[in-house]
Amino acid sequence: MEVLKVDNVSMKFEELTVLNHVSFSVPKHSAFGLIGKNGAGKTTTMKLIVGLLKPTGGKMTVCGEQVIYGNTKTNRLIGYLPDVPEFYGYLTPKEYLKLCGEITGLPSSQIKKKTEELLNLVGLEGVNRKIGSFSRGMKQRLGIAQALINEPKLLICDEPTSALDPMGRKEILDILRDVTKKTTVIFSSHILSDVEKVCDTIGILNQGQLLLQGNLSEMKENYSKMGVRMDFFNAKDAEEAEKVLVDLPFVFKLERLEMTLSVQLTSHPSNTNELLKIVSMKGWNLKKYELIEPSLEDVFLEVVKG
Ligand SMILES: Nc1ncnc2c1ncn2[C@@H]1O[C@H](COP(=O)(O)OP(=O)(O)OP(=O)(O)O)[C@@H](O)[C@H]1O
Repeated sequence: MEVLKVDNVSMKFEELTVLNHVSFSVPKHSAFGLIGKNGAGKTTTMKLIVGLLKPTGGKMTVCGEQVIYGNTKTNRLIGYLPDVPEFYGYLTPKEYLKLCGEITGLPSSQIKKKTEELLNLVGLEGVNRKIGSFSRGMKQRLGIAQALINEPKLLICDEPTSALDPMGRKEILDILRDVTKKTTVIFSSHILSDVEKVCDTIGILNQGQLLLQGNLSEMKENYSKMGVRMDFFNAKDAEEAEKVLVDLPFVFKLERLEMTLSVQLTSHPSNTNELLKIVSMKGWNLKKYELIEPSLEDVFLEVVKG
């Protein structure tokens, strides 16, 4: 079943077309990464999903119910985590979640239980300080708890890690990975390594269009190349290897920087073995032989350039 369906949606701000007939869907229990350059339309898409903007064309549904601009009925099914969540700084996390539970209409018998469960999930159990004294990472963790208080069918995370340092980012990504086991997530970001850590399906937005949508592993197979990096002990061996390897049919691209050779292989999985056979047959003395897995960034660059 589809939790979110974006059907032929267009969005214009006066003369600027931000989304041009964009369609995609997010099935239940998947984690969908919406990626694109700055200004590609990611936040606009998120705002359309929560009914804060009116599309110029097309429609969106959440769990089969149509999103209506200005009418927040479908928002009862949605949790929202922005890049920098705002709180009442004079409340403690427990007080804040209690308030959110009350606003959401959660029965008071459930609020206490839910609050404890969520504070545990985000590692803020036992923290009784006021939110005003929290670090950005702690605020973002509380933001996740707040977004989950109404047990949403869809959790929208709009650039949730962009304001955090590497430690804070890791904490948030670990929690979000956990959350994807229980609810459907849509995660927008231009930090592709973060998206890759959480999402199993990806949509690539570029110049108003969704260039590609699908399973991340399949995309990597189809749109990027496996690589090998070889560090030699001396430049002579590296030069010889360059000459031998450059014309092989399964070598797609080869670059040498002094004693290091970077080789991109054509797609077939057995190519790494073929390369290894040649390396051992030649008896080259290698300091390091490393397989480089294709990344979401490789896929993105390949798709956007095409
Ligand atoms: N209310 C608005 N009025 C006019 N133009 C807007 C409005 N909101 C967004 N835009 C423009 O729409 C384009 C897409 O913006 P959006 O914020 O959706 O991009 P984004 O992909 O989220 O970018 P970023 O990664 O930088 O956050 C940008 O050119 C932006 O300037």
